[in-house]
Amino acid sequence: MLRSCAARLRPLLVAHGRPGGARLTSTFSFEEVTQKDHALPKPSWSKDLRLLFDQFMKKCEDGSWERLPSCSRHSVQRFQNFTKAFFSGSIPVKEEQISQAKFFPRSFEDGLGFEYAMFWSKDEKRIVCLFQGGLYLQGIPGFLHGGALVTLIDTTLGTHAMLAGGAVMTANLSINFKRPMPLCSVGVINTQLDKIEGRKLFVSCNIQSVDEKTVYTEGTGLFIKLEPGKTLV
Ligand SMILES: CCCCCCCCCC(=O)SCCNC(=O)CCNC(=O)[C@H](O)C(C)(C)COP(=O)(O)OP(=O)(O)OC[C@H]1O[C@@H](n2cnc3c(N)ncnc32)[C@H](O)[C@@H]1OP(=O)(O)O
Repeated sequence: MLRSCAARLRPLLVAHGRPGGARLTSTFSFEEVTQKDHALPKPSWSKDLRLLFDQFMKKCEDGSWERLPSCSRHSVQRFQNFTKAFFSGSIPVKEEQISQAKFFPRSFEDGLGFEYAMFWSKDEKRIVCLFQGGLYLQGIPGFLHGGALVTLIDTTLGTHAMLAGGAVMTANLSINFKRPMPLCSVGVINTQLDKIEGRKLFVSCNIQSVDEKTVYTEGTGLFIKLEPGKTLV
């Protein structure tokens, strides 16, 4: 049985806050930092995204679903604690670089990249990620770049794997692009945990249109649970 998201999202910043400005803590450092929670409605959100978001917020009211907060940066302290736990503290990145680093799926200005919010169903043990892909994510004219979609798939499957297994890294992704997804349209990622074998977590997902009539993409991922103290680099 999975524990609460706050307990399971070990490598993530876990929010206990209010819309607009969550109070966030890091499981590794026990520090408290204030960071903007980006998984909340903004003027750049389309009407469709906002409507879907409101539907899922309603589902959160009885506690069966939970919105997952999302920041664009990690604090230096949290970064150091993470690297100490899983990389012997030896990542070749300078402190000033760490403080400027941004979480890749949140690295564009509002509305130009991905806007997204994830919801976790405690009962069904799945994540739904509601998103829109902005103008800077274009691949072929008028459609989203496949690599951009893979980034969001990796992030969503990775979040699911973290909820199920703690600190993980992506070992393998396999993606089938079924239909091109129009730029600025809204999509829904649905994840499921297929199996756990030792340190290996197998998760899968698809991306559908809001009306569920179109499956744009299907993906499977293998995530490996990190072993504290094991040197990877
Ligand atoms: C803040 C919010 C964040 C939300 C989510 C973020 C998502 C983003 C996640 C990422 O993008 S992580 C970055 C991309 N990934 C990497 O850079 C990982 C690079 N690879 C590694 O560092 C290592 O290969 C890895 C940590 C994945 C595994 O190394 P280990 O030395 O810990 O594992 P090991 O080699 O002992 O293998 C453990 C098991 O996994 C299996 N395995 C490992 N890699 C595999 C692979 N690629 N394919 C199939 N099986 C694999 C391996 O055979 C073995 O199976 P058995 O237990 O059955 O023997």
